[in-house]
Amino acid sequence: MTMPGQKMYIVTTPDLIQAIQKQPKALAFPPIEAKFASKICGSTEDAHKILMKNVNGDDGDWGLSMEAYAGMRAALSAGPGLDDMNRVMIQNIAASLDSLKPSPGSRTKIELAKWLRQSVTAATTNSVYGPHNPFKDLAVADAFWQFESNLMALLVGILPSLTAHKGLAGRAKVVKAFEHYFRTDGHKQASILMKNRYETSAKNGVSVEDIARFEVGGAVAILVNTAPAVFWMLLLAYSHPGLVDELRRDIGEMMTEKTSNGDTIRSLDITSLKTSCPLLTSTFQEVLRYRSMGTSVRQVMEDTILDSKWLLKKDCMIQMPSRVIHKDKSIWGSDVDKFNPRRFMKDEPQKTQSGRRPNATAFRAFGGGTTLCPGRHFATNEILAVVTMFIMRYDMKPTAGEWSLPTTQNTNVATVVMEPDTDVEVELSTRDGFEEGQWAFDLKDSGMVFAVVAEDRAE
Ligand code: HEM
Repeated sequence: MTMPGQKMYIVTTPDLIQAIQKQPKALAFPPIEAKFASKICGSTEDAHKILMKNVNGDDGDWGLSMEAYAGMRAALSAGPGLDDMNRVMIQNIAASLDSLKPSPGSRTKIELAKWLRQSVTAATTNSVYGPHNPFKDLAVADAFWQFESNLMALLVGILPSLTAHKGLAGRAKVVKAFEHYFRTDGHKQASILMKNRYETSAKNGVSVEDIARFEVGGAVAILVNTAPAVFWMLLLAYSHPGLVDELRRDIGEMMTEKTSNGDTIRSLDITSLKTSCPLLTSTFQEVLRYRSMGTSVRQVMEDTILDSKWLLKKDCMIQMPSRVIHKDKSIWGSDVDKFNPRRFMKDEPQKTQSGRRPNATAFRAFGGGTTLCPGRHFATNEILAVVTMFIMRYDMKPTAGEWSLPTTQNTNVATVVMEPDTDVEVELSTRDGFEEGQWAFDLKDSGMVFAVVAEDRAE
């Protein structure tokens, strides 16, 4: 495809995408990210120059770009850093779900997307930024979402002061809050992810002001996809006939109960849920297949022959839209347009021509190759934590009477999981038989990795 001033290759088959991902130096992502970072974050020319030094790692694994990737990956892989984040997250989620409990005989009314955004933003940012989390100030959290809703206008970059003035004002507020956070050493009590990110930038000579600006981009990566993923998973679970009942049965088998001082404490262990509830994990993957629309991009750094067949010319762009692959009948079968919560279960008969399950590389919600989402394990835990405890504790009905899925036309450019255009007002009541007692999460055997993408099977 030829766009004005730029030739673009659109790649829509998993095999070719695998071939592209195997050549990260010739078909690269970091130079594109660096180009957009200053537009999104508003960082200075000095910071941009630092980021561009050895941006693609051609001269070795040094420099801000390469060290930042390595630092993020290390902090978000199974280990003590991720465990610490998960522990804060599950406590926050359990407390949020407590706050929904209606008084006896009544119901709690919420706007589902709004409530999830607030709860997930608080749980995620407390996990990443620690006790001095700037998002604890709700005005800062609101400013961030104001900025997020204007991202497209900022990226297009035509007179942003007119087209994206609210976004610019929101960003300025968040940057100021981050600057204060770093200057008062808030990051020193934060997650390993945050410490790594700060130290990598400082070591490479980035000023505190620009570290604060870059962190706005970091916040986009950690925040924008999880809440919409939970939103769709809850909406699809409650509206799909019989699904909530089946999930409750499976999750119930994993739930443990004990009595302490006459009070019942019910616990859900995230690791057991991931290993022993195949319908739950299949629903999770299917929600992401059905509701994600991210596009991985690469820049062609030198003329490259792909798959002994295709000549990719230097300086062109490559786009790999996941939505096209997730909606491809030849990959997923004749029911591709349907939400089938059992699709990813091992013994589910497949509607593909061969009758076999699609290759795992066709699941693209977390991207792949060197840019594979490093936060996928944390995101999986967070989404499953909210969804399982929500389902076990509450019945949910739409106040409109019937379930309907909102449209998603205004989904943001930086967002992988579609964002609903309108909210869904729901009424919650406590499930019969679960009115009393307390709820908690466990996190045993946290080193066990649930293979959400093909790369996790190979690890
Ligand atoms: C449902 C939730 C999520 C989805 C679907 C998702 C998906 C993605 C995708 C598709 C990419 C880019 C991959 C590519 O271009 O090939 C990405 C990058 C990234 N994600 Fe996620 N993500 C989610 C949640 C999270 C969470 C919770 C975190 C952190 C706690 C996180 C951290 C990151 C980071 C740090 C990057 C790299 C950004 C960069 O290149 O600078 N993600 N994610």
